Amino acid sequence: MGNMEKLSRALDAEAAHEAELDLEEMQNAALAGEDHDDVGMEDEVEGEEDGEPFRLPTAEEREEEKKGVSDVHVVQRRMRHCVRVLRNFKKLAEKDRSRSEYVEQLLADIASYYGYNDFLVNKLFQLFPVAEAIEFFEANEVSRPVTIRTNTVKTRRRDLAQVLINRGVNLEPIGKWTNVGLQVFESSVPIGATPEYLAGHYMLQAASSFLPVIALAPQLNERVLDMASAPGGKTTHIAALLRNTGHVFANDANKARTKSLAANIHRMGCKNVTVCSYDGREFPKVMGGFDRVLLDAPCSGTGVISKDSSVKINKSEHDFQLLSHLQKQLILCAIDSTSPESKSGGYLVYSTCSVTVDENEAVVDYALRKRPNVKLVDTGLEFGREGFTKYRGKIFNPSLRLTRRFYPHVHNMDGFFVAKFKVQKRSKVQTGGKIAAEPDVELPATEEDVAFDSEEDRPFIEEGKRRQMKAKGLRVPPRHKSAGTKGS
Ligand SMILES: C[S@@+](CC[C@H](N)C(=O)[O-])C[C@H]1O[C@@H](n2cnc3c(N)ncnc32)[C@H](O)[C@@H]1O
Repeated sequence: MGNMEKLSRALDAEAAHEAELDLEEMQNAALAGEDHDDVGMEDEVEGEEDGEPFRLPTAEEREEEKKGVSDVHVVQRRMRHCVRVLRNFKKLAEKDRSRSEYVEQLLADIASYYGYNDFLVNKLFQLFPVAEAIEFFEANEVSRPVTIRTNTVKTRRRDLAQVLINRGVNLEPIGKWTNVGLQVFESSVPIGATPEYLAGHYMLQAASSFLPVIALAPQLNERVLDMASAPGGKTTHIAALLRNTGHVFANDANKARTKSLAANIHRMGCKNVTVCSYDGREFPKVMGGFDRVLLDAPCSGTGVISKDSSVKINKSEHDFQLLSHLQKQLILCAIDSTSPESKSGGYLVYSTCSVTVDENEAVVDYALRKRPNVKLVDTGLEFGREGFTKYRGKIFNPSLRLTRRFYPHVHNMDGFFVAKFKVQKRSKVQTGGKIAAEPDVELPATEEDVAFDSEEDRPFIEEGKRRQMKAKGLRVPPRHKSAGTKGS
């Protein structure tokens, strides 16, 4: 095949892939009730509130605006207008202006108004229908409620609430889904320094952090691994659910962080916990055969932007690739550390405080493909949105709908993701395309089993590089093979 022909095929493939993404975006918009002829929209001629009709700036005007300081009111008004147009494009868009021009303007305005880098705005925006995306960015500007978890090793929620009310704390149970959580509305005393806090009667803990442990549902006398545990909010919750029976191994690769972990374990009166500091990727060689494993993975923190706004500007595409790579390595090790022989368990919970698909569904889907002996099961959580089963051209295992997503703008809690796996015996192995019966014993995880297959990620890394080049206006080389499709 000649070079020209190769190039032309590559360009065709790229165009087809981009058209596919556009179509998916339009379908999602339609599903979300967008781009419809909204009844009643006519009387909301946004942008004409001061008599001047709204006009999308030209490329030159945008360049000019970038040189100076943007008027926040102009930006606000333009965001509102772009959202409205994108929701009802056929009717409200200026002639000769494309959907992507409105999207581009909106993304630039969100980035400048809320202070994000362009890369992250784009990444987060894609997760939602247009109007909802604004709600998400807006929610990241507001603090979440202060919540505490009663330490049932030492007290009962009713008793704790009474003592704190007597100290001038205004509080209420968080919701029906937890019988240990309290929401603090106001307090005349510092809630992190009361005698009850120091005595370990409660943990200051975000409501969303309860969810992975509720999903893990540890049973009395079990042996549990908390693979990335510092500073121990979830470890001490697990220990309390075990009522100080069984054993929890609280691991964290960061030795410095194990100090606060150990301090919390002591304060909360947990007697069934051992602290250790290994890279999670060394498991199960260090220890294995756990009844349950929690992998609350290191992540980008895009679910907790209201707590740490540095995320808005300090994360690049490369960071997400590295994190996703680490998460994939860790999840395989977590699976291999879970005992399929466990009488009461054999479960793994994977969670992150991030909302990106690369760190959540893509990691879980990868684990399902690499470990045929695991399956997703219901998290047992009463609320939360279903995980994505397809996303921007990627198709995930349909069982991904069993995973749960939590959002600040929907659930008024930090953004979180929870997936629960059941680990089964590897009773059958694939040999030359045939299924061969294996003795009824668990195969030990071999070096190869635990190793990460970086070939798997190559298309994404390439795709990422291409996008970065494109964004910088550089010439993009043709794709080697179609990236971003099933089997990624
Ligand atoms: C989300 S935080 C864990 C929060 C904790 N589960 C809690 O509830 O308090 C992720 C933790 O992963 C640890 N970590 C990062 N890389 C790791 C690795 N390779 N193995 C084990 N832990 C790791 C970090 O030090 C960090 O403490």
